[in-house]
Amino acid sequence: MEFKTVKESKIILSELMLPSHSNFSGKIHGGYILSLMDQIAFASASKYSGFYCVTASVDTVDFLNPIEIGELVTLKASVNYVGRSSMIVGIRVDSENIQTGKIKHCNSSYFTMVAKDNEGNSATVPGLILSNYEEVRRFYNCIKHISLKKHKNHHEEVFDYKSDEALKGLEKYNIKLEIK
Ligand SMILES: CC(=O)SCCNC(=O)CCNC(=O)[C@H](O)C(C)(C)COP(=O)(O)OP(=O)(O)OC[C@H]1O[C@@H](n2cnc3c(N)ncnc32)[C@H](O)[C@@H]1OP(=O)(O)O
Repeated sequence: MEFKTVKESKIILSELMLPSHSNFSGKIHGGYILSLMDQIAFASASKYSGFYCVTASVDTVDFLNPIEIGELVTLKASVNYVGRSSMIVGIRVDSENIQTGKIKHCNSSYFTMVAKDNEGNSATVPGLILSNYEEVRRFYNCIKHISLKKHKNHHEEVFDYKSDEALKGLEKYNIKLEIK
């Protein structure tokens, strides 16, 4: 079986934010940043696996700081976890004010990518060589994340949202129940 290092999956992408990337309030559109994140996740997973990949899922993306027009946005990505055909790519986005040199952390997220062969079937990816404790920490976090996601999906399947108890539990929220 083939193995590859995390280093072989690393990609860095820098782009200057143009007025055409902004929203109505003059800040950079979140959707544009998501699109760049999807691109770098694809590049990292495809470079690592040697197959074209598809995005299977995107973890929570919290926009920590707004990005201004004229700032230099840098995305860094690497494969943190591999299964049989899936890879979890960790992405960090920073923006830099070119005049002051001040760097802001804008968001970090995790994209699950699945390798596909020429027939469109999921393809086996190389195993991952963990070369330092930081890589071990990231791999463990992914295992934890996968297990929490399974637990959450199971809870959603078995939870009776129509029960009296569930409906009563909504009383403290900013809603009015008008179920017909
Ligand atoms: C709608 C869009 O255009 S989204 C943007 C682009 N993305 C796409 O087009 C992808 C559309 N989705 C798909 O093609 C399929 O649902 C796939 C490839 C993601 C999964 O297909 P499946 O038939 O479920 O594949 P399969 O059961 O073989 O699973 C393949 C791997 O994906 C993983 N996987 C599947 N769905 C998910 C998910 N939602 N989240 C995380 N991992 C997933 C599986 O755990 C498995 O991992 P492993 O091989 O490492 O054990």
